[in-house]
Amino acid sequence: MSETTDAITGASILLDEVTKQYPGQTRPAVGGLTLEIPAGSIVMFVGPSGCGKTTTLKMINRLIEPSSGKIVINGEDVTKMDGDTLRRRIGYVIQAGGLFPHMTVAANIAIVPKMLGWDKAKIAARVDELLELVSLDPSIYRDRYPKELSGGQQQRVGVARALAADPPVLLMDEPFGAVDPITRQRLQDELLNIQSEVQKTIVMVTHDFDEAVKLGDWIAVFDEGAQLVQYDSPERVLANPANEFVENFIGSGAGLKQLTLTRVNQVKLNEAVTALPGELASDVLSRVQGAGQPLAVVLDKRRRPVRRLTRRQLSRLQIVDDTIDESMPVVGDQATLNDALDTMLVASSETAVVTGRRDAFLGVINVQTIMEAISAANAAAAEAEGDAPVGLNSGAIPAIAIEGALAANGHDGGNTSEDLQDVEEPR
Ligand SMILES: Nc1ncnc2c1ncn2[C@@H]1O[C@H](COP(=O)(O)OP(=O)(O)OP(=O)(O)O)[C@@H](O)[C@H]1O
Repeated sequence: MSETTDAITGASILLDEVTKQYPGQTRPAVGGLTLEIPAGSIVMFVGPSGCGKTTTLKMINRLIEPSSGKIVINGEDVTKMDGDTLRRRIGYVIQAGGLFPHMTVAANIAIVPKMLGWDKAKIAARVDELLELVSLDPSIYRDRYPKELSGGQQQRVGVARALAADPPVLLMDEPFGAVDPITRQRLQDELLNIQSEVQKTIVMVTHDFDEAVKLGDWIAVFDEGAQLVQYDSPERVLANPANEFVENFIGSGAGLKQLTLTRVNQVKLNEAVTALPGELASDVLSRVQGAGQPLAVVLDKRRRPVRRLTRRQLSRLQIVDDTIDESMPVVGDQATLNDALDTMLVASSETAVVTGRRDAFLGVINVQTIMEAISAANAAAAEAEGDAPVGLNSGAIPAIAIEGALAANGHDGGNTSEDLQDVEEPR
């Protein structure tokens, strides 16, 4: 599949009036769904249990065959293509990684490259590269078995495996459903970091609306039969829910959810005095006082924060040592302001230390910054503009009405099934 731009390696996906009718079921699990998924974007599927999210996802790589309709990837109709060939071009991640327990981490990651006939050296190099990408040290993890990994580590290996043959599309079915909330937050941040490097097209099913808001460029809210209720940016779904169904789905605290829309790297961080182990504490203290700061952040040789020292602590110390403070509140710069606030609350601290690539120190974020960002985010959401991709269900609606709706929307509309009802039954 060809690249859309230099940066984006992902492919566009079009579900064209796709229907899935399971044998013996009275109603289709997916009814006439047309959905445009732009190349290089992350699209999140949300909706109540049994509404057809997984069925829709699995029709993209044809683990489930559509009863009718077309799947088009980068302009190519793949509906009739050999399923195995198709699936080698599409990474697939499921809950808990779905790793083969009797295979090492390296062997798990190497499955698709092996099937594609890559030579051993190329596979070994790719395995190590991917383990680095998902923040697992290859020398420690490549020969381990899945049971020797934590849930979060298994999930990372699952992502590495899906990316092995550099597919343009990644399908993820509740990938972070089985891990604890803190690990989940880290994995989400990591996925965003990885995505900023690889720019794949990612389609993810989730039960967690906050996750959809955090990760999604676009959110598709489905009701039963994969009826698309709203397909739009997280900002606009939060600010203008299409109807009561979406409102209920968002749940309470939509205002606070705006916090999930802003990442730490989007707000101005506070500078902080930094210190290195081995420095005279009195020197550091005078820098802290000179800068009018309450504390200094101690960094290791790779500029990773290890602890914080208040003025009082500094006045009692002779030499700054490299003791690590495990309880120091630290957030990555891809974390949301919601995550940052959580981290501060857990640590009972009004500030958190912010790190970037390879955990290097970037600055400090405080509660005040977050409060200001809530107001700014709410104001911005109300004004957010721009075109949403096409999304609609044909279902029982006459083709002519769909064409009309497409034309009316210029193929760009913030489309909802309500829009179509407007077309079908003018009020
Ligand atoms: N193999 C199957 N045979 C018959 N019906 C099925 C089959 N798989 C799914 N269904 C039905 O199709 C509908 C959609 O299921 P699907 O798994 O796609 O929903 P979902 O939105 O992913 O649900 P959940 O959030 O609970 O995972 C459900 O009513 C389900 O019972």
